[in-house]
Amino acid sequence: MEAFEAVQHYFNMAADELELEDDLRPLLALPEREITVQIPVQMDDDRLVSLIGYRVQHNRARGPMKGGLRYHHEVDLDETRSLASLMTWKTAVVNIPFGGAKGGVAVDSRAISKREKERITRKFVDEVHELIGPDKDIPAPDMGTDHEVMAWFVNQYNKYAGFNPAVVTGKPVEHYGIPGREEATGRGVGILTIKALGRIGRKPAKSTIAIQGFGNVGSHAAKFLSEAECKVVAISDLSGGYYNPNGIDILQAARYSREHGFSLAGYPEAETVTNHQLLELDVTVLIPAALGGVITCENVDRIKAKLIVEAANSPVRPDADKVLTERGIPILPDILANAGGVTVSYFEWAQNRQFYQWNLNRVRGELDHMLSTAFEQVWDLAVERHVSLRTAAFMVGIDRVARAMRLAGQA
Ligand SMILES: NC(=O)C1=CN([C@@H]2O[C@H](COP(=O)(O)OP(=O)(O)OC[C@H]3O[C@@H](n4cnc5c(N)ncnc54)[C@H](O)[C@@H]3O)[C@@H](O)[C@H]2O)C=CC1
Ligand SMILES: O=C(O)CCC(=O)C(=O)O
Repeated sequence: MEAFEAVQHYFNMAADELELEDDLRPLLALPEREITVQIPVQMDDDRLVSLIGYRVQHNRARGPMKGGLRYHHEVDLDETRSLASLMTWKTAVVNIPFGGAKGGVAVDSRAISKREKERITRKFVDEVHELIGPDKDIPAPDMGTDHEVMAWFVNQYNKYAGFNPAVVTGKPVEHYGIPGREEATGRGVGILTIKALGRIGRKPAKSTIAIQGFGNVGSHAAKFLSEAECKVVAISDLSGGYYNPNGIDILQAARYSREHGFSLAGYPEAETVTNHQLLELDVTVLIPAALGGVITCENVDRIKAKLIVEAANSPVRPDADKVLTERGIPILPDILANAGGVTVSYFEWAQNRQFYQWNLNRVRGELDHMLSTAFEQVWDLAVERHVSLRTAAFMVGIDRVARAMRLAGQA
């Protein structure tokens, strides 16, 4: 099943549960607009390389469209479409006034220099600047992009549109960004993991955690959870997995990674495992925080975790989702679990529109409040309707978007 088909599958399960009218379904499920652009870039060695970039604008019934920009060699239209659709349901689940979009460039972000990355970003803006904007579509960081990419992005956009910091979020704090955006997705994953552990009757201090991916999301989730007294026993990145049953010192691992070009290769305080083996460890919580599609029908029978928290987008394929649900293993779905990032992006956008600087305490407090509200709503609905947490989250999201479309006379 392709990535967008998988999201459609989850959408339809929730739409059936909501008894959503048939004629409304394609309107809600399919993207409003899909953009594919060619990005010719002069590489450092003078070669002219032509890359392909995408922006899929999925739905704007509840506000300007919102979603990250991914630089990864596997980016394609189908994946971008699936991620854009997830953004529509995610912004609705946490009830922020945005729709959904996603973008990306098919390029290996680790194989390009900083200057090449800057040129790619500026060219991409040249191609899409008329279609984005603070009231239209607001990009943000995702895999392979960060605050620096966002700073180049806004700088290039401003050449067309004048001073407009709210055109992207996840900017450097020194450049109209908001304190706490960088940690927000991982922190949100941590907050929600602790809440879910409470609901399944497990104490953080007696819980072990395995996290796949030690980038922005994985490293901040690891930090939050180890500060909350959980034992993070396994972490990983592209170089492989690192397992220590006595617990990994996350601050030390983060320092090691920073000092080694953001790689854990050779990390000494743990035994090495593969990224596949990490997923199958006997832990309380498994947190995939890297790529999509890592838990499939092929490995699902070997998954031993008692709770899965989807920090990455779409890490569990529908066939595996079905097996895990039948086994009674709760999965905190991506559209709730990793919504901390877009929630703080909303604070950043609001801050930019108000020209009023928020402080870190306010950001953390409001993030906690908004995620907790969404969590309680989704968990209670799942219990009430005897559906999975994923179906409940989609139901909350779809219901809000459908109402907005009906009220505006769009449906
Ligand atoms: N950055 C954000 O605010 C948000 C990110 N996400 C999702 O979280 C996931 C991670 O994103 P970021 O942390 O921002 O990306 P990142 O680029 O900062 O880090 C990605 C991490 O995954 C590792 N990785 C890459 N390929 C891998 C592979 N094949 N096997 C194992 N590890 C691999 C990298 O080495 C790195 O540690 C993505 O699915 C993204 O869509 C979701 C919501 C917001
Ligand atoms: O912060 C944002 O606007 C985008 C976050 C994102 O791309 C995601 O939640 O997958």
